[in-house]
Amino acid sequence: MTDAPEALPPEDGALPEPTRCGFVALIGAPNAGKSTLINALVGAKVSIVSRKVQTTRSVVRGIALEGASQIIVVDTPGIFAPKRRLDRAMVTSAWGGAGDADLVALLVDARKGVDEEVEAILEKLGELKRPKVLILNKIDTIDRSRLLALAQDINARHPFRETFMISALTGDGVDKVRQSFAAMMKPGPWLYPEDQVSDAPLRILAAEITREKLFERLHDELPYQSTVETDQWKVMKDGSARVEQTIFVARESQRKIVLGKGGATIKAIGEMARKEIAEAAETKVHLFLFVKVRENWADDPERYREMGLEFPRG
Ligand SMILES: Nc1nc2c(ncn2[C@@H]2O[C@H](COP(=O)(O)OP(=O)(O)OP(=O)(O)O)[C@@H](O)[C@H]2O)c(=O)[nH]1
Repeated sequence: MTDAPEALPPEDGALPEPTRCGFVALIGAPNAGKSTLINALVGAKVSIVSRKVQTTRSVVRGIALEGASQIIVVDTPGIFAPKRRLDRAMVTSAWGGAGDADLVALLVDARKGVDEEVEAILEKLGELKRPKVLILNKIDTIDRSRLLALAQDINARHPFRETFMISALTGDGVDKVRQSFAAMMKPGPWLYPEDQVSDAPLRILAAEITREKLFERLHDELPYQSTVETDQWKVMKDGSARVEQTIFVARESQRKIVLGKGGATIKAIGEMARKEIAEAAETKVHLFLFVKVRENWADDPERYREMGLEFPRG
């Protein structure tokens, strides 16, 4: 009996490409298009896209694969002037995430150009000793001469290793960004096994979808600190998924709003979310939603740890 060697070199004699892996911190002012870009890079909907600013609640990681590279994108919450404790924690986390990353990508809305927010970020960028690239987004909205002038202006304020011009919305230029990111990752094993790449984001994605439906339905009545967590994602014998999620609200009165009369509101939200989760997971989904009151969670250190945030003192 002859044992075949475990890994045969490819027929042409070339060695297989070594794997690469790393973190990219995507930073930018609210509404620059970070969520849209992450979705385009990853090829699945992992982050809420909203017209409202400051929708990103936790550091959601999108995992993009390109050739032998795994690119873990950290979607930093909008870097805005923090007032409340939770907002401050999110800003600290955004900058903290950028400091740890292998690559920092600044996303700028080309139509807006350098406004106060971008200026503040550019000033702070100098402190980050990481390779940095500039991505000018929404190029579908402005003409080329303005775009080139903007690229020059920003690079004069802070030199970037590379400048990309893209439309996250149409996908124009996104492949090139993914390829460049891939080449900038360090050689090394992938942090997420290939099968988990689809599973972990699915749980996050499912929670994001339900949260999106919740806010579409109850935007005026619910404070934005309500969260959704996926407690269970179980694949059943027939291939369908049993998904359990908890919606956390701050007060009993909000719980009643989410439930609605005779449970009508949560039923409608669940139905909409279930359809979209099933579409994303490409399988039949049974969705079970629970609503719980978690009082003052915005001041609870334990919650911050769960979200991977640092609890800000004072
Ligand atoms: N025209 C155009 N619109 C875009 C483009 N990319 C994003 N948008 C729009 O810009 C808005 C904000 O996009 P998001 O992806 O939610 O922005 P964000 O930076 O993640 O926002 P926060 O999570 O609030 O920080 C949405 O209405 C997007 O559809 C683009 O390339 N072109």
